[in-house]
Amino acid sequence: MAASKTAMASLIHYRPLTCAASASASQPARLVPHAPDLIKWVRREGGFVHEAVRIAQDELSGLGLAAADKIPKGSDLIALPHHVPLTFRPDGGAESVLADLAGKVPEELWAMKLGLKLLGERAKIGSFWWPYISNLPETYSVPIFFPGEDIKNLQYAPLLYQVNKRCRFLLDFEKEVKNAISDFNMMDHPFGGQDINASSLGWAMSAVSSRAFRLYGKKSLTGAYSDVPMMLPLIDMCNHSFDPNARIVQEQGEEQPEMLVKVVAEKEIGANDPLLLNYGCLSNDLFLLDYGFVIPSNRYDTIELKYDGALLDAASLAAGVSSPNFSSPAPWQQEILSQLNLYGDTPDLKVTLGGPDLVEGRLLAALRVLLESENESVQKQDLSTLKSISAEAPCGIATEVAAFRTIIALCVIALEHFPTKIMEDESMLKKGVPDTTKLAITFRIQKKSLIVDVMRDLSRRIKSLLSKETVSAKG
Ligand SMILES: C[S@@+](CC[C@H](N)C(=O)[O-])C[C@H]1O[C@@H](n2cnc3c(N)ncnc32)[C@H](O)[C@@H]1O
Repeated sequence: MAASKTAMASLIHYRPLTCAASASASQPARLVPHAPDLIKWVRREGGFVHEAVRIAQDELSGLGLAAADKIPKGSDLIALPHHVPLTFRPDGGAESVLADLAGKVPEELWAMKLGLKLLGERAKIGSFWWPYISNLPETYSVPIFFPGEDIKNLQYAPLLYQVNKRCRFLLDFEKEVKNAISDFNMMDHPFGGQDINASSLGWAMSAVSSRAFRLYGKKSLTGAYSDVPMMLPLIDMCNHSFDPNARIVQEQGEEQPEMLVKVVAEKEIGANDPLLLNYGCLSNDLFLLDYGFVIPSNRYDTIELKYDGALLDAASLAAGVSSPNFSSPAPWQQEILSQLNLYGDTPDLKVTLGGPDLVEGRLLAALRVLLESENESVQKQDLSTLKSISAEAPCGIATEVAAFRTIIALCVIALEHFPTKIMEDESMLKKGVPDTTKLAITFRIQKKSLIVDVMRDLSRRIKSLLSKETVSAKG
């Protein structure tokens, strides 16, 4: 009798953690079909929501917030009292096992740490955060949930590496979690006695990575604020834009040690405009991995290459540069490469093209130095000039043109590594494909377009340099 009572008590203390292991459609269902009204909940908890703020469906971005009326610049849009954000502060008991597990998560996957707390609250009947959690999407379109074929469809090795790393982590972590909670009885169980698997862990990690903000936490004794990941109910309904009309601010209250989190209108917001926050100046790799979407013509997107002497020699030769010596730099060139951390015992050989810099400064400096045969003309320049694309031809026009041509040849090689061409990708999209395939193809089109844009930009620069050379020769 006592045993069956315990079982019954525990059964009504958890909610099922089942979750879809496949990527969602562009409008994923919420955990509960008719979840509580989040705006009312925030107000009931003592928070503030501007009277014109509404939850609205957006065709491209799922649910979002919008203004029902014009809102003046500087207005408070939402303010959350301290107890509303979901953070992870283990309070002993079942949470100490979560804290131990969180300690095993690598820092770069910080979302999994808060994800453990989220999963525990999701399982708990009567969780304070249930009105918020029940409004979360049931599935996420991040690549860890893509079918294997669509992971391959990404066609971009650095992202494939990250996706595989996350999948492997989740499979290993599933074992760690199962092991850590195997001895708990139903009443103390951190997940209400439910089985935890890679899929439920992936749901929690994606919910956090796509919605949490890293904000100031409590003030420490030294006066510094800790950096705390938080899930911000309602605020996290704002979708992303690089041209946002709202921003998060934190205010130190008089009596409270913790900061108040607010969203403020950064400009005047028109009636029916969506409320948009900037999630960060991120590459499409991070937008896809953490948020499950890709931004077309993202000015912060980059392509990663490996700095490799043999590859650079091949690219240079293909670009018509005579006898390049990337594979065998002279001692003075080795010295500069070491300063760029491209040479030595533990070099960092990952370099990027694209983004605001167009060519990563370390790569540009290396090319300028290695394509210049005279030590003296390089020594006149400091490292920051050598790394800057806006410093025009610091080693002379011939070297600059050779450097840009080498990068263009590198771009051609990088494009050849993709198994399909942009036109083929576009015609696949036109045929109509599943959502995950569409995302993967859109991602790779963007990477290829970025490379083409870099080539165009560098070609323009070469033209301009050569025309200057002609003018000075004539003069
Ligand atoms: C913080 S939540 C915003 C609320 C979310 N739209 C929802 O339905 O709950 C972030 C998620 O919104 C979607 N999203 C936000 N901004 C987007 C954008 N600019 N384009 C496409 N999807 C976006 C992505 O699915 C992302 O993972």
